[in-house]
Amino acid sequence: MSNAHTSTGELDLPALAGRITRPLVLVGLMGVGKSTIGRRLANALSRSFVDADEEIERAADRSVSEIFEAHGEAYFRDGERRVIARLMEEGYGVIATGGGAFVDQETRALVLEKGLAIWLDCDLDTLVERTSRRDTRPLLKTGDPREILFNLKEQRGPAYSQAQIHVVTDDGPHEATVERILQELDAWQ
Ligand SMILES: Nc1ncnc2c1ncn2[C@@H]1O[C@H](COP(=O)(O)OP(=O)(O)OP(=O)(O)O)[C@@H](O)[C@H]1O
Ligand SMILES: O=C(O)C1=C[C@@H](O)[C@@H](O)[C@H](O)C1
Ligand SMILES: [Mg+2]
Repeated sequence: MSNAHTSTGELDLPALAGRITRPLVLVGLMGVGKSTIGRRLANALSRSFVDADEEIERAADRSVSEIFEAHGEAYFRDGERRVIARLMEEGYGVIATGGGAFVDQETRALVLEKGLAIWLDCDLDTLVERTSRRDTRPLLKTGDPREILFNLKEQRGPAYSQAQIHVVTDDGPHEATVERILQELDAWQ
């Protein structure tokens, strides 16, 4: 995707990208759009992108579901903490985390110190609808997805709210969310 797909109004994207010296780290609940928006945000800023869930899968040579099934959530969280620490060192422009990563105290402290955390947030109905499209999220297979997402939203809100930037997404196109993030970054940097 080229910058032409993002209607950035008055924004000078190369200048904005030049001012951003830390990795941009997308945090928030499952289905909020960290992976899909993160990729587009990196494109808009001509920066590199990495998805932490994909990196964990690559390192373990197993899917997230398989890791949960074979070793349990605590084992997954250990790997996730290590992988994100490595990605923070490797100079990526934009990092999409898994939904639980920023809840870990150590990961959160590292991201807040060395990166710029962007909390993507949206309403429960939208999350339920978006996460119903794929069967790849082990935490949603243990009961009613709406109830699980509702509880996670409550539990994780205090952690997510520590992100430096908060953007609420809606049903509009991905590009509209990217543009909102760019506007917030411009105001922040
Ligand atoms: N702003 C948006 N508008 C419309 N659809 C969206 C938007 N953001 C995400 N989606 C859709 O929602 C689904 C989930 O998005 P995505 O995989 O990016 O979420 P995620 O936050 O990375 O989730 P996870 O934490 O499970 O990795 C995808 O089908 C994606 O296209
Ligand atoms: O919210 C979570 O805890 C998770 C979100 C996904 O991105 C994966 O990291 C995994 O399914 C766990
Ligand atoms: Mg994702």
